[in-house]
Amino acid sequence: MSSNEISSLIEEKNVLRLAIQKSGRLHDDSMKLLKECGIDISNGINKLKSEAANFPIELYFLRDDDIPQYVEDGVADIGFVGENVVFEKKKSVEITEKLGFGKCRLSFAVRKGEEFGGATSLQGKRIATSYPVLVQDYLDKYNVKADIQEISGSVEIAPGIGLADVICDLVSSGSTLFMNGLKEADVILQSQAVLITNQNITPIKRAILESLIFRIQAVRKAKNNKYVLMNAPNEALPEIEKLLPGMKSPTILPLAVEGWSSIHVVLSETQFWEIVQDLKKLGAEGILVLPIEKMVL
Ligand SMILES: Nc1ncnc2c1ncn2[C@@H]1O[C@H](COP(=O)(O)OP(=O)(O)OP(=O)(O)O)[C@@H](O)[C@H]1O
Ligand SMILES: O=P(O)(O)OC[C@H]1O[C@H](OP(=O)(O)OP(=O)(O)O)[C@H](O)[C@@H]1O
Ligand SMILES: [Mg+2]
Repeated sequence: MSSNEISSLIEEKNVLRLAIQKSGRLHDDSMKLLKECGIDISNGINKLKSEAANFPIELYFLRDDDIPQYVEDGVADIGFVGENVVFEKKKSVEITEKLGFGKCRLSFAVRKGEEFGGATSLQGKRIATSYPVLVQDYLDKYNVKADIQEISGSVEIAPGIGLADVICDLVSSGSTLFMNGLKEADVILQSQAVLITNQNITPIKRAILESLIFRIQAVRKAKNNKYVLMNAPNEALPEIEKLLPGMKSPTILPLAVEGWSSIHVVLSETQFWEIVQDLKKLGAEGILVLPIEKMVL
């Protein structure tokens, strides 16, 4: 989308309405991603709505549980929300893009001293959770009947106060379970934040969305890759080149010192660690690793 098209859409107020979490685990990462996409949003304290100055997008700040409903109804065109909420709410929305933050899992947990004997051991148990639909789906899959106690927060306290025998809640580091004398027993869903879309958005809004996704993908690709520079003696170049994937091929430039070259290459973090010792063995030195801000392939 050209800058002229962007300006006229903003002027006509033909904007994509994006719902994000007002406050909580996903708020800061959602705002950060938009900023990294070059979208300039002034978020006044306690404002429930905000417009971008340089991109045809408007933000609604909402409770995360409400976002799938708003997107299904078309009150918002798109939303950033956890997959856990999308699957729990079962609304008719399209999951358009994974966003790479808000990574967690929905797991059963039991008291530290207890053994978890699999799905069938839940028969007749009281299970506290904020995800009754996903827990019921799991129980149905194994033909198990249990008593689901729906609570909206502080689920980990339930076994300690005699409200439930087992819980099913979100886990990331596991420290909340640990602090409440519980241990993770079985993972039923892996989750991260996703971009969801209303199924009937107009072609103009679809074009704005594609432009947004293009930016999100450029930011995410860049995060997974590093720009690596190193110096190496020329006789080692053929062997070093074999180790390096690069975007097309590595860039090799002569150094001012006779017989030496500077090598520039884009590598994923994993690739870097896999080959760095071999690079050193082949004579590479002065290896620098730099972050990449955006990457368009
Ligand atoms: N420990 C965690 N680590 C990473 N992501 C998490 C974690 N806990 C939750 N999330 C993700 O962040 C989302 C929002 O979590 P949060 O705890 O802020 O929700 P909430 O209390 O329901 O907020 P709201 O007030 O908007 O209803 C979750 O639905 C999940 O996708
Ligand atoms: O495994 P951990 O890293 O400890 O994270 C898990 C906790 O994070 C979430 O709650 P959050 O802290 O967002 O607070 P909330 O219960 O108020 O939503 C979730 O509901 C767990 O309680
Ligand atoms: Mg919520």
